[in-house]
Amino acid sequence: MSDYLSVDKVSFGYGSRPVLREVSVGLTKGDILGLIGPNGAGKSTLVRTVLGLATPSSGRILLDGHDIRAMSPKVRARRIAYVPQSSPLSFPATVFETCLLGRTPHMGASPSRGDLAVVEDMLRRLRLEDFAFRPMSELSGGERQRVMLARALAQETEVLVLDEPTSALDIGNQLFTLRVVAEIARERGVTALVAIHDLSLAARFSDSLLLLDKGAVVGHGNWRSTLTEQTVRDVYGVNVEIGLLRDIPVFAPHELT
Ligand SMILES: Nc1ncnc2c1ncn2[C@@H]1O[C@H](COP(=O)(O)OP(=O)(O)OP(=O)(O)O)[C@@H](O)[C@H]1O
Repeated sequence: MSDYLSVDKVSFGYGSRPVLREVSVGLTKGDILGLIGPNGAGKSTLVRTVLGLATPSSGRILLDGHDIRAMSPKVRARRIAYVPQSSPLSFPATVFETCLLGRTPHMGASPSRGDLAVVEDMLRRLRLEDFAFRPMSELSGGERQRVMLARALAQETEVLVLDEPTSALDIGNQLFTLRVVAEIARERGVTALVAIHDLSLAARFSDSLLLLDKGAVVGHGNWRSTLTEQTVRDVYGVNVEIGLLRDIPVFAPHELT
């Protein structure tokens, strides 16, 4: 199958310091790609280039064969939704109003019944309906993170880009939230790029993994081939034991190298 989202030899630098070095990866429609690598490896920077927020010094990003830089911000927002690592509150809003912002690229002057129904559905799906009329400023960090995901899902895009979507969540909500993302990817053929530090969750919920180190791809494929004890030691500087518990990949770091 041909790639739906294609990162083609993308390089990027801040000043003279290279941060991405000829990164290439392709995702077919409905794929979930887990983007992993140590702090500073370039994951968020790659995410920003995919969103068109950072312009590569060379290479390109193609969505369904079209260069994303040729798309207007509005068209991009209809096709790609993004949840950043953290989302500062910029103005007072309830949970419902925040999720409704996800409908902006589709909306006229005011929301239609359809827009309201999408938001209600997403809040229900993420078990946030009881929060609908709470102000965002009064939510916990994890609750806020789930709302930002609901907002991105309410955008109903073909591509979902999530930067550390579970960083503030407890273990139950990590599992629940990634299950919802995986269900939606499957149901609607949504292609997802998910930067994530938790190797067990990354291995469990991704169709394939892209391992970055110092801006370069050092592994790509299924979790077993990408995350060996050797590669984890080389890239993360930690000795790790990798096993399966109830068929779930488990990574136990036991000693720094
Ligand atoms: N605005 C900036 N100006 C200069 N350097 C930057 C800037 N933003 C990021 N960097 C550098 O680029 C490199 C890659 O950063 P990036 O945020 O992409 O890493 P990451 O893999 O997402 O890390 P983390 O896991 O810690 O979130 C780092 O060395 C970082 O210091």
